[in-house]
Amino acid sequence: MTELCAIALGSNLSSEIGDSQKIVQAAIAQLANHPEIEVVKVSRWYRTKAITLPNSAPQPDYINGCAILRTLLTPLQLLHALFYVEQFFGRERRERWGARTLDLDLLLYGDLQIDTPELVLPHPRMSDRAFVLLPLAEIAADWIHPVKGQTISELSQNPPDLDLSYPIALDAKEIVLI
Ligand SMILES: Nc1ncnc2c1ncn2[C@@H]1O[C@H](COP(=O)(O)OP(=O)(O)OP(=O)(O)O)[C@@H](O)[C@H]1O
Ligand SMILES: Nc1nc2c(c(=O)[nH]1)N=C(CO)CN2
Repeated sequence: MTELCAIALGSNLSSEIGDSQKIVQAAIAQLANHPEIEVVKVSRWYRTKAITLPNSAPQPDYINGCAILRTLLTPLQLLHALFYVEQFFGRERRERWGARTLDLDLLLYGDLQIDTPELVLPHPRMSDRAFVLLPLAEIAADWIHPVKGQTISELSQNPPDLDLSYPIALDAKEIVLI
């Protein structure tokens, strides 16, 4: 049976493929090539200030966005497919919240709730993050967060770090200032 899922994409380092904008777009193309993943919708891309851990060095701005996928994969199989794409684009897991060429988070898998060492759903930090909620609200406004019981649209009305995000134009996509 297929399931609708939501993922977040982020990049704040370039690689041989190009800059962060190129990397997130190439990651979407690679996911779309997976035989058991259909890319249903992609948000606009946002340039955002890096949220870092206290006392850590400043980092370059991120490019962030979200996508809705339909898949036959189980949650763990999908997480592993996301890890594979991260690694393909040169992601090295060094430090928590460190700069990275590509970060893919699994946000929602239908209305599933799980809490295992490898996978927590919904993603435990998604509702604290404007860089997730604003793009996600463009493509999944009415999706009800299974733990909060509010829609993504409602959660995005008052995100904690709103002033840190602003939309940028990529390709022919329209710029709409928030
Ligand atoms: N919903 C989820 N999506 C992605 N990874 C998850 C999820 N739940 C648990 N994890 C686990 O989190 C681990 C660390 O992920 P990652 O390196 O992407 O963290 P991070 O991007 O530094 O921080 P954050 O999780 O706050 O975005 C992964 O190895 C993965 O097993
Ligand atoms: N702006 C922004 N800041 C972050 C991001 C991110 O994707 N965008 N990801 C992080 C760890 O996942 C930590 N900080």
